[in-house]
Amino acid sequence: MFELSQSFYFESAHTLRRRVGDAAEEAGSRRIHGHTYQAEVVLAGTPDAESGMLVDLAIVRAAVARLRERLDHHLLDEVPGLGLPTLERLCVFIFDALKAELPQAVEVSVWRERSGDRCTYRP
Ligand SMILES: Nc1nc2c(c(=O)[nH]1)N=C([C@H](O)[C@H](O)COP(=O)(O)OP(=O)(O)OP(=O)(O)O)CN2
Ligand SMILES: [Zn+2]
Repeated sequence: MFELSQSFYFESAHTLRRRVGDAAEEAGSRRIHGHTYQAEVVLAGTPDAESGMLVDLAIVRAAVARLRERLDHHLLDEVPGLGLPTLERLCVFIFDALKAELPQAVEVSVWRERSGDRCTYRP
């Protein structure tokens, strides 16, 4: 069994309704603000005997490029099918989009480097 991964990033805006007991923080999250999101998709399986590859990374990068077009420089609140623009929902959205093109996808992580937050989805 091999694992192959591809990392990428996207810069997006969002708003979020939160209840954390801090009015200023809650108000700040409700305002439109932006994050640089880092993401990673992990593929798993056995390399093809002829090509020696699990999947050609050019195919992975092309699928990621199509996915990025739906998120990068978008207001996440308006992205069809995403729902609430949390790290958790982003993981599911990215996983479902990439899985449709890359059946070997097994895991997606999304994180924000500056804050140290990270979410991983492995259904
Ligand atoms: N379980 C989750 N909790 C939170 C999420 C989330 O997606 N899943 N998201 C947020 C917000 O996006 C929020 O904007 C982050 O807020 P905060 O932690 O206060 O950090 P900053 O806005 O300062 O983030 P920077 O990346 O440092 O700009 C909160 N909780
Ligand atoms: Zn935010």
